Formats: sequence, structure tokens, C-alpha cells
Amino acid sequence: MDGHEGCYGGGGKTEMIPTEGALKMVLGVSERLPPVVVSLQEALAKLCPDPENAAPSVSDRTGVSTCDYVTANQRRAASSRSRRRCSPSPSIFCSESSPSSVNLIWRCTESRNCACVAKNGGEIPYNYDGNIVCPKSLIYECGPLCKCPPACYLRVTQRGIRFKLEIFKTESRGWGVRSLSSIPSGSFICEYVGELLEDKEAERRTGNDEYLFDIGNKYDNSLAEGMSKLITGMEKEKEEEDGGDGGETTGFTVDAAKKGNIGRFINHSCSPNLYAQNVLYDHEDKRIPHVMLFAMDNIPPLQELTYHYNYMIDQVRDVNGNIKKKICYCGSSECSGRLY
Ligand SMILES: C[S@@+](CC[C@H](N)C(=O)[O-])C[C@H]1O[C@@H](n2cnc3c(N)ncnc32)[C@H](O)[C@@H]1O
Repeated sequence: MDGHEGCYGGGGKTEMIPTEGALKMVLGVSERLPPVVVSLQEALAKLCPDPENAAPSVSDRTGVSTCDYVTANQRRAASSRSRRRCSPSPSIFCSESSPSSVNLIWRCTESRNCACVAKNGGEIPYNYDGNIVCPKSLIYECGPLCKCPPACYLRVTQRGIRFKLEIFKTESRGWGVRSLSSIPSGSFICEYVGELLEDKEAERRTGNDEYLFDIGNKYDNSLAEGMSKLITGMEKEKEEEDGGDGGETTGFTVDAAKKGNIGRFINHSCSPNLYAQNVLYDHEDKRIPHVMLFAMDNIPPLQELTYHYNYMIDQVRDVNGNIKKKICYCGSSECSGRLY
């Protein structure tokens, strides 16, 4: 079943959601919602502080989604097989203009010996603006037990969404997401949030797998082809983190079909402007990192936000075990033709 057909009654010509701006999710506000589950419709209504952006009619909102709006992963249990995977960015490199780690440690915390900085190899991967300058297979941010203040340079993704994002109807890919303002390269966009599933549970959802995001697994080697040494280094680093066991460590899957945030509306592109970065801050379990989406480039206002789903071609199967194929409509000149 086609995902967006099933959820939203199919696409058509490009259209704005009725009442332009009505579904703007004021990021930051959304992330400050209490960690309770509300319907996406309710959340959208609550998230419009500007009366001019009042929520659209119920029928309009019903057309957007039937999922519950959550701001953090809803944990179920453990482990899963690959679907989408986190992929390192080919275009963000450690910036020469990034401040020195010594400065950052001094600015980061009251202590010059921040353990979180050490876990990142002695460097803070963000610049003073909170933009990522050095992608890694896994970034450690300061956590609840750290003494540093909320403004610490090593607390970025946990502060929540900063940009005003908008859900809009695309021509051929169902709903998509774009920003109303320009986004600087390296900016944090949002987390991919949903139900945290164990392997068997994720497998049982084969017929409803449009919103599955596999986490904590090794990167797809095909994506690394042609990438810089940085990426090769990252894979090696990841392998070491996995214990050098050939990637047999248990993984998890986030399913945003029934519960999710705005991240569930972000489409795939073969020439993406976002990438998925693993981040840990509130626990130490490397198998279940937060999947945080960051900008790979400077993104102008209203350009659709996309990341590479990194599906493995001919590896996605239906309930009968038959290989599923999905055509990609990203429109990029580098499009591979298929999502999976
Ligand atoms: C996580 S959802 C993204 C949001 C989705 N467009 C919606 O309306 O809810 C993933 C689904 O969106 C559609 N999709 C995303 N990117 C696509 C692309 N480049 N080409 C075709 N379909 C795409 C596929 O149906 C895919 O399974």
C-alpha cells in the first residue's frame, strides 16, 4: 500500500494546506509541550499562538494525519532489522573556523574536564551558533547529570526545534516539510520521534512500514562510496563502538506511523539537504541514540526539507516475503529511481 495514499487519501496537484500557515508548527513551542501524548490535530491547534494562524477546520486537519503528536520517543522494547538508516553527511566537514576545543571546554562547563567533551574525542562538534561543524557517527551532548548550564555549547538538539516549519502538500510525495525562514548549514532541524520498537514488533508492522526508521545500526556502505575519508573514518569509528562484531549488535526501530512529530512528514531525496545524526544525551545506551536531523547546506526559505532514507534496494519485503519496490519522485538529477 502506498503510504501517503493510505494515510491521506492520495496526492493530487500541488496545494497548500487550507488556510496557509495554519499548520505551521512553531518549533521550540512544540518541543516545550509536556511529554504527554495528544493527537496531532490537537497539538497543531495548540501550537498556533498567533490567532491569524488559527488551526484549520477539523476536516482539513483530519486530512493531514491520524497519528498522535509526541515530542519524545515512546519506548516499547528492544531490537530490529534495517529499514531506513542513519547516514553520515557527505558535505559537512570539520570547519576550519570552528573554535578550538580548549576554548569550547572552557566555555562549555564550569569544569575544564567535561566528560562529555572527552567522549566526543575532546572536541565539541557544534560551533557557537549551535550548528554542527563535525559530523560523527555518534555525538554526545551534555546530559541531566552534567553541571553545565542549558546554554552550554554541548546542548543543542535537546533544546528543541528552532525554525518555523510548515507541512505542505507536495506534487507526488504526499505531505512534506519546509521552513518559512532560511536555514544555515549545520543547523539542527528536528528529531525523528515515534514509538521505539523491538525487532519482532517492527517486523510485524511490515504492512505498515512507511514510517519506520531503523536506528543504532551500521551505515549502508553504498552511501559511503565516493564520500570523503571522513566518512570512512566514521564507519571505522562506528565499528569500534559496535565492538567490532560485524554489526551484529541489536538495533531498534522508531515507528512514527501512530505517534510522531513533524519529522514523520519529511520526505526522501536522492540529493537531500538534511542528514540524520545519532545523538546521546539522556542515557548511555548506544543502541538507541536519538535520530537528529541537521541541515547539510544553507537552505533557502520554502525549499522542501529532505534526507536520504538510505533504504537498501531489494531488501524491503511485504508480509509474504516478496520484495517491495517504490519509485522515487524526488526529482533530483541524481535520482536513483527507487526508494527501495
Ligand atoms: C515518512 S513518510 C514521509 C511523509 C509522507 N510524504 C506523508 O505524506 O506522510 C514516507 C513516505 O512518503 C513517501 N515518500 C517520501 N519521499 C518520497 C519520494 N522521494 N518519492 C516517492 N515517495 C516518497 C513514501 O510513500 C514514503 O513511504
